[in-house]
Amino acid sequence: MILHIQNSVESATLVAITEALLKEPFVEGHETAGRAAKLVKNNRQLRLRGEKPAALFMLLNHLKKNSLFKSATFAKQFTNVMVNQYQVQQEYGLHIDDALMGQVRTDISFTLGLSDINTFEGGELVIEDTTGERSWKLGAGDLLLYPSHYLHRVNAIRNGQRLAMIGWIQSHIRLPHQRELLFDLKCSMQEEFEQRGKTPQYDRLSKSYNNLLREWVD
Ligand SMILES: O=C(O)CCC(=O)C(=O)O
Ligand SMILES: [Fe+2]
Repeated sequence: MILHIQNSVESATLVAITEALLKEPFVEGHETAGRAAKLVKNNRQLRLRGEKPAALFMLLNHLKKNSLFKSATFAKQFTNVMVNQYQVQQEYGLHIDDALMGQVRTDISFTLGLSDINTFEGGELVIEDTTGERSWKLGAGDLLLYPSHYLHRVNAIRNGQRLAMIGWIQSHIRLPHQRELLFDLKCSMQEEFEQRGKTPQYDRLSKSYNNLLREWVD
């Protein structure tokens, strides 16, 4: 399941945090890429050595409160989040994310756009599978959650610049199809509850959701 969540963080908060992040030092992005990804990574990213800016944690904390984010990820652990910046002609070619980052198994990758969608051209996040590819242009507040097992890339910027927060999550539910099933059940439960209350139908959905979760959680 690939999930695009719009307005994932309230816009005034996002603008204030983005302004604070832009005052921080940025370094060449290839410093943190693996051997093969280094060859195709051409961007800049927030310097992560030393003390990390408080704004970065504030942003992640806002994201963690988003209810769709919670229902789709079952987050157990996060890697260090990063902020990357692509200027004109910068791109990140096709690559696969490392399966292990420190002690964290990367089940889910995410990008949270921080730049107004009308201020840049290009910079789409493109995900490839056996049937072809699909791309998303992520403006401020747009969050894309995708299983880390896909090859993906970021198209070159043609105009303006693209700023985004990216990160990886180890999920309590390791397999993507199980996360998707639980996500669907949770959405149905919520819809039933909101429209009809605690009906027998709601109870059966809730029973299935919780018992599957109990079986699969790690
Ligand atoms: O900037 C993005 O949207 C994705 C970056 C990426 O794929 C990575 O850093 O591994
Ligand atoms: Fe990546």
